[in-house]
Amino acid sequence: MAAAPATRSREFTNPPNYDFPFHRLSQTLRDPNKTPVVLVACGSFSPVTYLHLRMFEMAKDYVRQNTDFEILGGYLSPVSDMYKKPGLLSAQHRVTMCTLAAEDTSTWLMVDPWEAFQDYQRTAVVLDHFDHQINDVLGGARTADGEHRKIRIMLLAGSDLISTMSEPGVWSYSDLDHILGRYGTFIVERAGTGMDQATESLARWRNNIHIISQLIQNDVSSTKVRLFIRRGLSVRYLLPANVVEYIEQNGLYLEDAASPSTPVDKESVAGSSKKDNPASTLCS
Ligand SMILES: Nc1ncnc2c1ncn2[C@@H]1O[C@H](COP(=O)(O)OP(=O)(O)OP(=O)(O)O)[C@@H](O)[C@H]1O
Ligand SMILES: O=C(O)c1ccc[n+]([C@@H]2O[C@H](COP(=O)([O-])O)[C@@H](O)[C@H]2O)c1
Repeated sequence: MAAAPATRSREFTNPPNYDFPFHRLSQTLRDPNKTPVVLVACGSFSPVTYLHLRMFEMAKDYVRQNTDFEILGGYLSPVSDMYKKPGLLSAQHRVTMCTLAAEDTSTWLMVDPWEAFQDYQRTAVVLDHFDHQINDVLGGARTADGEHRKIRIMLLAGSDLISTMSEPGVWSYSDLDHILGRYGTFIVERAGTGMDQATESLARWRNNIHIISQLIQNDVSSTKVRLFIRRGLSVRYLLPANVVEYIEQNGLYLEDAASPSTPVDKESVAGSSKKDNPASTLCS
């Protein structure tokens, strides 16, 4: 299927009763010589794992050691239920689990439910939404001297997600140009997806693509967590304890969940190059 046409505007549809979360967003730039940045991770988060949370910490270390950026906040943006993907639990559960995880384990991560509680939104539009909320509505950041600075929004993603950007027909060219040209990305290396493969054909935006090596290899994935739960295996220490408790209390992932019947077919949106083949990653 051809990629969706890239139409963009600064008009955004908000879900009912929506407020943009910014309780942990710092709007003061500590070092006036740095560029303020907010990281946004888009994905299913079904369920959120420690790896999703660690991506932000890896990015923080990378930014401090290799760049002139200063991170002012980080957001998880769970995808809409309309993103038809096997194992995608309802947005309500996914947003709740992400919120439990972020609030309990971090001082700077937040969960934005904007994308989750409405129709499917392309990642370029999601980044525009963050740019609008953070820069237009909240007014960006200020230095200690009160000088205004625009906060740069950047996509944080694993290499499997970025590799879909090199697959024909998945992302529109103009969205890629918008995401990688205007915003930029931090890519966390992921077992099973080579960086060369992931960034193949994205070379024209190379100055906006930052590659982060996983110094401690960790191959946790939501797919494996779901499979463990279905088989009655423990998932403790793969995700935050309060998320494990929430899953147990609500009896989540016990069934081989089929995603809701919806207009957007996940395979046509993100391709089918997932690294996880449960049959090959777990003994039966
Ligand atoms: N172990 C990991 N290493 C690096 N990046 C990861 C890892 N797990 C998830 N990510 C990244 O987190 C983002 C959100 O991921 P997503 O919700 O799809 O998790 P997932 O574990 O890949 O899910 P699933 O197994 O259901 O496909 C994506 O950019 C993905 O590449
Ligand atoms: O905007 C696009 O065209 C686009 C194409 C493919 C994937 N995405 C996004 O990438 C994310 C993929 O998540 P996942 O769980 O399928 O790895 C999800 O947030 C999608 O909305 C977005």
